[in-house]
Amino acid sequence: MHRTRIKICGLTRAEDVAAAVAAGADAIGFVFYDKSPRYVTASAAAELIRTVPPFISTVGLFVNASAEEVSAVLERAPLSLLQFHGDETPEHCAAIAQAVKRPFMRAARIGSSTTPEDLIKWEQDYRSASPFFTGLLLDTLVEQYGGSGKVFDWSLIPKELAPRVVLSGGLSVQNATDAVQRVRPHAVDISSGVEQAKGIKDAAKIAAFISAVYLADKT
Ligand SMILES: O=C(O)c1ccccc1N[C@@H]1O[C@H](COP(=O)(O)O)[C@@H](O)[C@H]1O
Repeated sequence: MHRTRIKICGLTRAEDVAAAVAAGADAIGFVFYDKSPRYVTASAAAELIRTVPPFISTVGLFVNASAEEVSAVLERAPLSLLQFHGDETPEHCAAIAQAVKRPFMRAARIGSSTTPEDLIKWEQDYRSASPFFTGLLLDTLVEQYGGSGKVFDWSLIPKELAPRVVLSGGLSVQNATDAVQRVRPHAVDISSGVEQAKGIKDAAKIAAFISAVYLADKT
């Protein structure tokens, strides 16, 4: 049976990392974009990562960072996967991934003029640019790049792409079942939907979200 993988993103506190791990998260994410309310320094992320047991991915989210900036973060924080969430071209992502030897996901930010064909083309463009590309993360197009809590139109996701994508953008305890049952993505990614305030997670919401995803997988 397919199990939808789950990433909890935007962690800033040790107790939130512990809550995500205890609830069964497959991946946890750290935001290295200094305009985000969820921004963490490389040193702070390194401290948090020290508490993470084996087999849980540690993901670093970057927005229009240079290879030097990503490399500087990696010197301190042992991230297993990169998430490029800005306007990075396939060539830019490929160059950074090659320089730091890390796999990456690219956020495809979906707006009112995005078509299913665009998503297929973006996936092909990033895949053909780099052997380090692992897949698209789908999010809602917003001015602040992400972490908006806003949902996009899931019907834009092509059926053939769904089993390879990470679905994000406005997921919550309330819509988790619907999202998994309608899209059947490889994984889901949530930030604001499991918060009590920006950057401060809610352990009960994390547990409820993960339970809802597990249940949706069985139906
Ligand atoms: O969390 C942020 O502040 C952020 C800033 C810039 C780019 C992306 C950001 N967050 C990511 O956006 C998606 C969706 O988040 P949400 O669940 O809608 O709040 C997720 O990957 C966040 O980590």
